[in-house]
Amino acid sequence: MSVGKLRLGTRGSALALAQSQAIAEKLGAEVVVIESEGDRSTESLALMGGTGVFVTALRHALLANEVDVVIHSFKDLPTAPADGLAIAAVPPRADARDALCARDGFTLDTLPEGAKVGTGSPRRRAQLAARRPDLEIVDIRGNVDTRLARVGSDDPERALDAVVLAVAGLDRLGRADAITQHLELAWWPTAPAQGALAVETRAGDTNIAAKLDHRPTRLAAEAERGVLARLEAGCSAPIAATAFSEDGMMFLTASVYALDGSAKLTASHALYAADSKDPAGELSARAATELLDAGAADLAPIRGSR
Ligand SMILES: NCc1[nH]cc(CCC(=O)O)c1CC(=O)O
Repeated sequence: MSVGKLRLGTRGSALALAQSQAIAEKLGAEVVVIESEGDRSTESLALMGGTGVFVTALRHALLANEVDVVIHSFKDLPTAPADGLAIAAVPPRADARDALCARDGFTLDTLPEGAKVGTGSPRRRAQLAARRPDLEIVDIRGNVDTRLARVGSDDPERALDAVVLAVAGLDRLGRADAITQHLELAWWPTAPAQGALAVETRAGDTNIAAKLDHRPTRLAAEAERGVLARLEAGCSAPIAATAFSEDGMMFLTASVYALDGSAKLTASHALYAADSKDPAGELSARAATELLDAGAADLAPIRGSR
């Protein structure tokens, strides 16, 4: 690693900067903004190969020794490990829930018939369609502020009645005021590792950031992401997973949705962490096996870029 001040690489979006600045302060690091194709282009992310485009640019900067640490939203990180790099720390998790941000204080149940709700996520689309088949779901992309600006917009072309966003992102951007309903994990589980950050370094440098690691968050994120890995699914697959520990037990619930919301499969497992050498791996293996045995691969297009 370098001798001088640590350099911390991040995407330039407001959300990425907000979460990276907090980590940079804890590490006494200098923030370096890394631009990627995903930030420059307005093309659909799906066409560019998913959110992996952001990750690739950050990893290149690490491997090229331009920075020493990079910060990812853990839910946007492919499950395939990167050669020569390691997740040095998973800091304490923020709120893992999604939120509805609607005009006029509406909730999922009070939105008018046929209301337009924006999301770019197949999981959120399936969950919305399952709960409110009458909604018109609009495929949107862009950063959090762009999405929020469409709610109740004066421009009829862009106007939406609501969007669904991660509470963690809204909190980090100071936009929690836009939330009209918190969607509870018990009936609206979210993406594997949502609300968690991954602090990545070169494989030999993990000590740089090890002090930021929060083991319960790392285990939960590993269990949730393990389901994705075992289903060979990408971050845009219609899959939700929620894990947590309590009193020495670890719990994992994972769901796979039909894209149109017409069906879902759910597997829930628990174990005493002390009884297992790899509690996260074991839990995710059990859940993934149950989902596959129940026909998850026929229910949804889960195979995707990892
Ligand atoms: N896919 C975009 C993305 N990646 C991470 C977050 C913020 C929440 C988090 O850290 O999990 C968001 C925005 C959103 O889903 O609303």
